[in-house]
Amino acid sequence: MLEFQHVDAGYPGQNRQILKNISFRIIQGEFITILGNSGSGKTTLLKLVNRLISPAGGRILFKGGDIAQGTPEQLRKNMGYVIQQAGLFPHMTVAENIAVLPKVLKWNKNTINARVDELLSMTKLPSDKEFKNRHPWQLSGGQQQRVGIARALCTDPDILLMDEPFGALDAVTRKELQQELKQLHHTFGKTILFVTHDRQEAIDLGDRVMVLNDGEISQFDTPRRLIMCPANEAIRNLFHADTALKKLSYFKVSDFADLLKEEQDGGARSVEWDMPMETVLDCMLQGQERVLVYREGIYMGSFRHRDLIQADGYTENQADRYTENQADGYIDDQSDDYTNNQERGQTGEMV
Ligand SMILES: Nc1ncnc2c1ncn2[C@@H]1O[C@H](COP(=O)(O)OP(=O)(O)OP(=O)(O)O)[C@@H](O)[C@H]1O
Repeated sequence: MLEFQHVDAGYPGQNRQILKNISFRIIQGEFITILGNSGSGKTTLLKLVNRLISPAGGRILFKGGDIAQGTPEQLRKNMGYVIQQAGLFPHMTVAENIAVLPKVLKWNKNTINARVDELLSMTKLPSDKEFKNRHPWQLSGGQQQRVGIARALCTDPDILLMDEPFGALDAVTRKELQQELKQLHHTFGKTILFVTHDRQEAIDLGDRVMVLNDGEISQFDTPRRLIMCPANEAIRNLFHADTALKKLSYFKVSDFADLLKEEQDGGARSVEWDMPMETVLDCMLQGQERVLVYREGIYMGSFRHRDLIQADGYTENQADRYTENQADGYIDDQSDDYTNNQERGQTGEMV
């Protein structure tokens, strides 16, 4: 879906490079979070994708074609863009804000109205006339952000670029919108690039997390590998991944799906797929040798104590493989495995 090949970038009038030799590849349907300190180049990277700025060196491919060919407008039809505080036009109503791009593209009125209604319902907003006629200042922060997402989805783009979309929201609304975005991603399978400062948000949402540091990628990996096999001391510290127990607190049961065994009998305690992994450990600390896992009432398998103990060592063993991939700057073989995992409905280890 998207590939950076040795991309450098800076801003006019500045002689320093903001992004240096960035290479990566993202496959269709992946949810990628981009995590890094202020000034590390996260926004710059997003702006390169939709041609708000151009690379100083290297190439960017979108669906196999160089984005430098064709016009930026053609490209942006296929890329929804959501920014912090939604960036809604203050003088336009909710409906007008959502329909900006379809109007430019000269869709007919009925099609636009139907699409606006569809998107309001998709983003869990009211679709009555009164709401559609409100202006952004008459909406809560969460509602504004929902309208921003609806606008970005309006032309059914292949990829969503989201720059700290939930950064200005209170913790409760933020969690709610994170859940809904995950659900939207699950339902519609869009490729998403999501910039955040917040490491918990990065690992909760991302299939893979790109950690940027001073314009370079320090690690681009699944949340699990980022925590279990940090590429350097800074990333280890970022996730405070010093004890096995602390590491597990970052995960859900589903993140360990690949360790589930099929045996049915023997486990008296059961947990749900979406529960924190710590729940499984709690059961085991209370003497449970095996814990059964259910997903919406369907039996998924069970964890055995010794498999979990081995999990830590298992991921450590993959560190060498990871280092080789980093040296290439690509993740080709992982992408294939990732796709296989997706097909099997697994979210666990990719290698
Ligand atoms: N239009 C611009 N002109 C010149 N320099 C810029 C411009 N925009 C950003 N920069 C510089 O580029 C660097 C990276 O900025 P960028 O906005 O990509 O970082 P970021 O990681 O998104 O930061 P934040 O999390 O604070 O938004 C910073 O040093 C910033 O000062």
